[in-house]
Amino acid sequence: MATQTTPRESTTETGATGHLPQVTERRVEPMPLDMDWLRSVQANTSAIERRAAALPARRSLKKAHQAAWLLRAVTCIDLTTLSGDDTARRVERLCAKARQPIAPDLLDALGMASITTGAVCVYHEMIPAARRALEGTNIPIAAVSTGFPAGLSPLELRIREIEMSVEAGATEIDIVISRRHVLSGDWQALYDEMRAFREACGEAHVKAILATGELGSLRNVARASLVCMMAGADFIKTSTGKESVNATLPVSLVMIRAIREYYERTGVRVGYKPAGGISKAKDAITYLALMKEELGDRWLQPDLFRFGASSLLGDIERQLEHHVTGNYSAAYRHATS
Ligand SMILES: O=C[C@H](O)COP(=O)(O)O
Repeated sequence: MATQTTPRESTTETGATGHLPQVTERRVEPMPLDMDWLRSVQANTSAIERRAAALPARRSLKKAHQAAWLLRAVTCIDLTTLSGDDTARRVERLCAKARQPIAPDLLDALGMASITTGAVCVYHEMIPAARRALEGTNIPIAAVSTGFPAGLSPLELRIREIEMSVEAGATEIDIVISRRHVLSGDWQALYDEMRAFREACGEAHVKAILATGELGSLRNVARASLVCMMAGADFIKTSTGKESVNATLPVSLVMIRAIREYYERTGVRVGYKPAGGISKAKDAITYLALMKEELGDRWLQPDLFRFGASSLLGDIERQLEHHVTGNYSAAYRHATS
């Protein structure tokens, strides 16, 4: 029987900011690696695939409901640019969209006050530009780190990269795990690495990118999720967006259920971030519905759910515009998002 050491979740209530929904500042405290729990983890691939396949068909939200869900989705987007040709100018445009993701006339027509995206997500070198462009807001800056996307630079450098991004002003750090630790079943090494990354983050929140498209099996996805949560990940995230397979519904179901089991056994809420290839409004609704059905309404807040997406916002804007005006605008009108 596993000896259960209960980790702590530290929480601080933050007041409403006028731009962001009121959220609780959570930090997930690490617990010791529990190998008995880990060994008991299973993943029934055919049942998971059947459930995932049924999801999109079951949701057909219309009109006002759909608009409300899409606005919720906007507040949960980590608006992302992660390209080799990123410039300060591009990041400034991204941040302008993060500050005002939906045109004020559309928001008025929908009866909504101003909203922002959940965060912006950039490479380390772009943090200063993002800081300048987001001054006066509470929009968090997430930086990808630890040799993103492969995570194969020396450990000392990966840890230093985290520290530098936190010093530069990132309040959320998206680390990539070493896939080789999962593929070789070296759970202790994965745990130790994740603990070191979390330590280096200090007060910044840490999201563990599993790169699920490279983990070989859904059981490995479930086990890697659990190890990262035990080691203190505030969020678990599917993908870098650079793997050949990124966020999928079966993988999401496995990770979400790992979060649920972790919560049921420890009382600690860990967030979820599907990322990579999510670009359609209807897919965003499917993900939100999945969160609601599997984890409940609490996980529909930006402190527990984010989309990692570079182009999703554009499609959501088009759908909202259609809802308000009856017409679809051309995609080029929403080029930045
Ligand atoms: O974490 C975010 C992803 O890199 C974004 O991927 P995407 O460009 O396919 O939306």
